[in-house]
Amino acid sequence: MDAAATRCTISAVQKAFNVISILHLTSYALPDNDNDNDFPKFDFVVVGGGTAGSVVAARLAEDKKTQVLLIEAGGDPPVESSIPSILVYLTNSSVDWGYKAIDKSTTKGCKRSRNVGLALGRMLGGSTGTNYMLYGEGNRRQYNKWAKIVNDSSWDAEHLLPYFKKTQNIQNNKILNSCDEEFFGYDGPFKVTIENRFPVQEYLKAQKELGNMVVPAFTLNKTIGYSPAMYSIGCGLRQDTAYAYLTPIKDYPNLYVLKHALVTKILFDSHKNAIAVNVLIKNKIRTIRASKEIIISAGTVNTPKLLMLSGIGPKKHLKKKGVDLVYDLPVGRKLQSLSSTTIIFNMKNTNIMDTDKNPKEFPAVSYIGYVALNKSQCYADYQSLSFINYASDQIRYCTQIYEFPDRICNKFFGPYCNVKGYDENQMVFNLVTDLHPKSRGKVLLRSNHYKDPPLVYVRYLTEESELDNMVKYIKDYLKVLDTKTFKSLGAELVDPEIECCKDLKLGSDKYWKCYVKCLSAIRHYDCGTCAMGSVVNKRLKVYGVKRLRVVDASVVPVIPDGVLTSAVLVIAEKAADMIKEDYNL
Ligand SMILES: Cc1cc2nc3c(=O)[nH]c(=O)nc-3n(C[C@H](O)[C@H](O)[C@H](O)COP(=O)(O)OP(=O)(O)OC[C@H]3O[C@@H](n4cnc5c(N)ncnc54)[C@H](O)[C@@H]3O)c2cc1C
Repeated sequence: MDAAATRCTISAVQKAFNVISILHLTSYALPDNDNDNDFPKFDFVVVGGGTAGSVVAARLAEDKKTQVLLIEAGGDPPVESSIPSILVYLTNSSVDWGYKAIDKSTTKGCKRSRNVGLALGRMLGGSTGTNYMLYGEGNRRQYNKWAKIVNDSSWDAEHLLPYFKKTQNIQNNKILNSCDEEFFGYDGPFKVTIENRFPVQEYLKAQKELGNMVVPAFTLNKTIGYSPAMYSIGCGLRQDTAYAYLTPIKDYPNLYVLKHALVTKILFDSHKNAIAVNVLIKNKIRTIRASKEIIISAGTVNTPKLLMLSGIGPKKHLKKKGVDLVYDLPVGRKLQSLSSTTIIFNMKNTNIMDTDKNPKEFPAVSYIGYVALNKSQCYADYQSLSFINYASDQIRYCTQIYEFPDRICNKFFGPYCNVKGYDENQMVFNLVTDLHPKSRGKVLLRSNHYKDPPLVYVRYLTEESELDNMVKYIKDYLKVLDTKTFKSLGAELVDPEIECCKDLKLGSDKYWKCYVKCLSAIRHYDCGTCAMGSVVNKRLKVYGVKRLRVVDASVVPVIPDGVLTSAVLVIAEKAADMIKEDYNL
């Protein structure tokens, strides 16, 4: 099996899923489309039924006198998005917006595509329907920075903890009976499980040997060490916010859901009150009014696009694109993302895993490390993520998700796929991530037409110090290869024989710098394009206009440590409380 053949198979399976989706197998569980309604006037219009939008709409609709409209560009999540083991088929599928980001940070010699897929979900549930289901709360230090930026302690970790708990439904008895119990919630809508398949503890022994702490799970307070991964999977199903938040209230008469409807513009009156939105429904633009507020939850890329199309954004840029200015704000600037470098281990003394392939489980056995180089530091410098699986599975992620060139994926996994005569051994797909990158990207309008995708520039590893740090982190992480545990598993580093690094001494700092430039990829934790403190205030209201809020990952002012879903859920729950408070609901 090689990378090109793998991609063909993935594309054939995706076509089959497209056919299955015509059957609308999932529609019974979700609210009906209000497509043909003669629209009444709504109290609140929520734009984007994704991760945050579904939560906000569901919480506002708890007040039965309040009329809430949720508008979503996509439809119901398809059946394949709910099956955890096949997440590889969601990237570049019909529920992906298909946006490409422009990545200028990789070296020419690598011939890596400069256009990387963002894999944003276009369906009810949004990116919780396409994401990689890794769950965590992050480090309290980052949330405390949010509170400082807006000068409001209600955004610090201590005050956000009840919101984390409100969203969660942790499905794990060990946690329930441990001293970490108080850091988790057990009856929220969003189910979370913890990796417990056999090889994980075996691999974690190596980290103990190195003196690293191994904990059952990370919490806001326990943020250094190694732990089995946590997943947004519950009862064998992916947890997206459509199923978690909208399914239980699908019959509420005051919640209207408009699917396959693209919001093209926010309309303001002469006092800069947001009063209505233009929506493209079945090729016709219709205007829908909100009497109280419009809430934009279209995500890190589409929220700035919509604001800019509506006249809210950097004055010069809007003028250049021919958009009339409503208010000058740094919308779309300071896009924060994480990137990670891929390192592959072949574990030649291992073979079958103690677990059959189960569609209800995460596709690889996984564990996470949060590591500080200075052992007295209370926050991690880097995160390591390790996925244990067979080569024939790993190659699919290499080519489809990380979009590495075929020759790299073939070098990494080709020789180990379907080895005849004996069982395949395990391979570990490691991602080493700098948790505090300095580089920032941006989102710009391509044109003033809603049909054109925005220009998304991701920037990472553009500063020399970021590269130096990554080299330090990788060398630190590779110490695991010298442990007794890994030696007994036959661990060896796989050399991808990168063309442009071939003249450098293997293992030297120069070699690793070259390797990092060639084999780093976006982690999809994009945020910050309408950040609190610069585009929205501490109550998430857009500066300079009235009756308009943004509630999604774009408002995150400082990227959390290697997690985003949980933070977006928390923002949405807190936003719903703030809105209820403002309108006495
Ligand atoms: C591929 C991928 C993998 C990830 N993996 C992880 C992970 O493992 N762990 C983790 O913690 N985080 C992960 N993340 C990040 C996390 O999933 C996202 O940050 C989060 O889901 C974003 O939520 P949101 O509400 O901001 O946007 P979304 O969930 O993307 O919601 C935006 C919604 O708005 C709709 N929309 C957009 N424009 C319009 C419009 N004009 N009109 C109508 N509707 C519109 C979209 O269709 C979408 O439904 C991942 C993200 C991606 C993309």
